[in-house]
Formats: sequence, structure tokens, C-alpha cells
Amino acid sequence: MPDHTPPDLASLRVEIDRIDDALHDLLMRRADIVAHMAASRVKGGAATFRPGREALILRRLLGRHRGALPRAALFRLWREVIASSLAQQGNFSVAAVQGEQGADSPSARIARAHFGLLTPLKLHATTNRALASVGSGEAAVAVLPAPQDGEKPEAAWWTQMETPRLRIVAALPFLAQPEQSGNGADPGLAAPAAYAVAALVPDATGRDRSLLRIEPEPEQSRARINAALTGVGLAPRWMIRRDAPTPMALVEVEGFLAEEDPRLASLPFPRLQILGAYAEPEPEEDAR
Ligand SMILES: O=C(O)C(=O)C[C@]1(C(=O)O)C=C[C@@H](O)C=C1
Repeated sequence: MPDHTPPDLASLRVEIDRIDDALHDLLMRRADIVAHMAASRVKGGAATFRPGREALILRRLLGRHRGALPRAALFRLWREVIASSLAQQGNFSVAAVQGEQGADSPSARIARAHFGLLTPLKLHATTNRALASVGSGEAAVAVLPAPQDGEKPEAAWWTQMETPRLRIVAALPFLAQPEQSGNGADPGLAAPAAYAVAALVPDATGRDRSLLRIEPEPEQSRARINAALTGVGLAPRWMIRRDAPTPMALVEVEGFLAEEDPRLASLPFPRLQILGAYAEPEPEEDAR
């Protein structure tokens, strides 16, 4: 059969084939290194899943990204690469919450997008069951909807989190849309829609946020909690406070808070725990 392909198209395809081979070779080399990590003691028994390291990889690549490939496409490709390397290092599965009538909930869709299409994802009827499956080791991570002010008590998974064993270790999606703002001011990024909880201590990435669970006295109002935190240099980015059955507040602050941070010791609350920390998300569109 005669070849009617114009020569320039044929040569461009030769070039694409060459690039695909080079990419494939590099992906196979990357997987060999991960296989070595998994087989050796090089990680010293530390957790396989390192969300801070994953964030640093993606931040670095997004920072050097140029040209026609959309940032979202770069992100998708690397999320699949990293998810496959998690799978390579042992059983890795994700728990999330079922939506209405068994359909995917928004957080289940976010979990799939972040952990890739090949990672086993189990949907649970409630957030507390999803959390329990990480507590028992059945799942390596649970992706749970971001807490909301006024949510029903049974949806408030952050009140039930077993600390310090379980931690919030990531906020999703990592590649965030701009916030909808009609006033022309710099809108910033949309708040995370979900948080990932796992039985590991998160790593600092240089640009992080931390979550604190506070058990205040009943008379310690939102304003008083805010003032006490601001007074020690931990001004809340946002706060959720509930009164019943016991007063509790969830607060997000800038930076990576360590357990031994002296600012925490001086706060006037009966109980306070660090629920975790996560790498600040990156913008979906390049701001340059
Ligand atoms: O650096 C590690 O510890 C790895 O296991 C490798 C790797 C990766 O593919 O780059 C995979 C999973 C971790 O969550 C972080 C990074």
C-alpha cells in the first residue's frame, strides 16, 4: 500500500517515538530505584508513604515547567508515577466516603485523582468508618471531606481522630484552583476540599500549614481562642468551633508546628493536640 503520509508528519512521528522511548527508559529506571528502596533497608523502616516528599517533587517540577503541556497534565502524569511507586513498595490502599446512592463523593473523586486509577480505593458509608480503616491498618490513608462549620456531629471526623498515631498528612487537591472572588482582590487559592489522614508523622516541606485540635473551657469563645493563639504568634487562618457534646475547636495555622513548639505550652486551653500538617497546595495556573 502506498504511503500517503506527508514526510514532515512522518519525521515528527519518528521524533515522538524517540521521545517516548527515552521517557519509557527513564520511567523503568525510576521504578528500578524504587524497587531497590523497597527491597533494601535504605528507608530504615520509615513509612513508605511520604506526602511531604511527594509535594516537594511536584513543587519542583511545577516550578521548572514551561511550554505547551498544561500544568494539570504534568501533575496527572506524576501522580500516576508516584502512585505506582507506592504500589511497588507494598500494599497501598485508600479509604474514602461513599456519596449519595453509592456514587463517588467529591472526596472519593479527589482520592482517585490524587492516588491514581490503579490504587485500590474502598468507599465507606461514613467518615468514621473510613477513619477506622486507617486506624486498623486496613487502608494506608483515608481521604476525608474538609471539615465545615456547622457540620453534623457524625460528620466531624476530626473530633474522633486518634492522636498522635493518626495525623492529617496532606490537603487535596494539591493542584488548586483560584478562589472565586468577585471583588478584584488577589483571590488566592481555593481552600482544600479534602484531607488525607494516615498513621505517620508528616515531613515539613518549607511551605506548610498545621492543624490544631483544641478542647477549650466552655466559656472560651471563638474570639478568645483566636486572641490567645494570635497572642503567641499563631494567628488562625480559620477556625471551626463546636459546643456539644464537648467544646472543641479545629484551627489551621501557617507553618509546620512541632510538638515541642514552646508557643503551644503557653496556651490557656485544658487540652490541645496537633492533628497534623500539610504542604501548601500549588496553583493550577502558572502565576508568572
Ligand atoms: O522517596 C521515597 O521515600 C519514595 O518512596 C519514592 C516516592 C517517589 O515515587 O518519588 C514514592 C512514594 C513516597 O510517598 C515518596 C516518594
